[in-house]
Amino acid sequence: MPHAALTRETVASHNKPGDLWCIIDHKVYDLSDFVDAHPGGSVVLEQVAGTDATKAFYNLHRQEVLEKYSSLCIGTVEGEKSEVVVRGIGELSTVPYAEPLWLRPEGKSPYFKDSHRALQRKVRGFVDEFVTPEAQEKEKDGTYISQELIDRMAKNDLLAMRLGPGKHLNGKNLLGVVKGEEFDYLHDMVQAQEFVRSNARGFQDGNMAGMMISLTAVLQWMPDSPFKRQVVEDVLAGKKKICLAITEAFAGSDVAGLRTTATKTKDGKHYVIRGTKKWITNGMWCDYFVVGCRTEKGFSVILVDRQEGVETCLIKTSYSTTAGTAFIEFNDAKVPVGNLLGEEDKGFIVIMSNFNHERFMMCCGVIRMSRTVVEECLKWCNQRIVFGKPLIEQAAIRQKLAKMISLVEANQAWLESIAYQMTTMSYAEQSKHLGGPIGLLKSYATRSAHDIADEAVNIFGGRGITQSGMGKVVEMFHRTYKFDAILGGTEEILADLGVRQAMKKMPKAML
Ligand code: HEM
Repeated sequence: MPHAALTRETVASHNKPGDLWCIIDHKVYDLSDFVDAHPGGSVVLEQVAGTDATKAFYNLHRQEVLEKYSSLCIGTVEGEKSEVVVRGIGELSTVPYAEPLWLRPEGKSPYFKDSHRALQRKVRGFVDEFVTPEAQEKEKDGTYISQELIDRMAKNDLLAMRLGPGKHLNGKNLLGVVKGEEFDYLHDMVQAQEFVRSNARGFQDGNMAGMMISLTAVLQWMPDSPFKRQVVEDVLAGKKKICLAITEAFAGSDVAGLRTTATKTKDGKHYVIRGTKKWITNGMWCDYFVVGCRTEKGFSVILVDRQEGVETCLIKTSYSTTAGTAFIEFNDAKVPVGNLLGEEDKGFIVIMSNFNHERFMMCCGVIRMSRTVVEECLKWCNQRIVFGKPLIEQAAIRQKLAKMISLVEANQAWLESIAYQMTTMSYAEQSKHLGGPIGLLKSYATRSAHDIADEAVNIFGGRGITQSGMGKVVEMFHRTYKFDAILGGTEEILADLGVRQAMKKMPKAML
């Protein structure tokens, strides 16, 4: 950044096409050669030539525009200092409600220890530096995550961490701040909430979401064998990719209605898999698929490797193709019987217990994204001038913000409480006691996201439906929050699950 000190009089003399300067946030920009490339056209820039255009600029642009075009800055106004606060890599946002209460400088919490705070700082730095730039690029061009980023995450144990607590973390010193054995579900929540801050919903799933919801089932339910160890090692090293393949064109949340079959060969040594799967996240590039199949007397879950007879084809959904969402056909794919997860015909328990962590992760994500939308709205309402005053001065707008903030804080508080309960329970206890509450939270969090997205678009107006510029985060959230409302069980199914599970525990006596 140049340090030339320039007077306002000097700036005022550069006031015509070909010699066009202006001041934004006490800094001087030479826009002479930029006018023709300006997406907002040359006329508007000529109108502010030689003047302080701070208000006009922030009425229309994100701060990151100035960072991107910092080379246009030629100096600072003499005796003045920049006022706009820019969040540096790894830093917390200073916008009210942009961070959960426990992360605010004054925030206290009974749940979070130093190691949670240390992990938060490390993951935020990593995401800001390495994930967000790639996420933004891939979200736009639709290509898949780079092997370089996968390798970097693997090297830093971030792939392993994202499966949640467990033996797979033993002996590791996670990002140098948490011993693998001490990593709990609050750490898990912290990393999950930090990862989604890249604001790229397709890439969020493209970034190994398939692994997060399928390797967990392999770890938990596949008997120990050299093959299992190799699969886990290769996936956690980023050398191989894996995803969960349950949903079909015929049946979504209705697992009992699946039609893909696994038939045992006559010698009893193999399963032959036949059928199709739809909306399989990461399916396009995976080497392994954790597949839900009908077996002779029920439903089973089987690990299938990519082989002849396994075809994947891209599905275009409303988020970016960077997620690698696939339609898959298994045309007599053959795997050894040792690839069975859990017991034959008893796959329901495998899937149901695996769902808990998946849904918990989705709650972490959608609640954190909702908070980012609130942050965007607060920033916009503060800087946007309408009818001669900032948008925030309209009472109707403040009502909307109050509702959005309340929804986010209520959801976060419930999430933290559930994460804490998870730290006190075994995997089996979580399946027994928390399936219902997690289902209800996911259902409520996505209904809240629906309201938040709706209000946010109204606040942003045209920009809330425009994929670039000021409203891009809001536009993306409004277009994609439904993924969280549908994937891993729809709102209605999960709300129903929550109530049905509660009724199972209802005392038998008349009350
Ligand atoms: C350093 C100076 C500037 C740079 C680098 C810049 C850059 C940009 C960029 C990248 C966009 C595309 C939208 C976005 O990404 O936000 C844009 C849009 C626009 N700019 Fe600028 N701009 C500058 C100054 C100004 C000023 C001073 C004005 C007005 C007085 C202005 C008026 C506009 C308008 C009207 C649009 C269209 C915005 C919309 O429809 O929301 N720009 N500008």
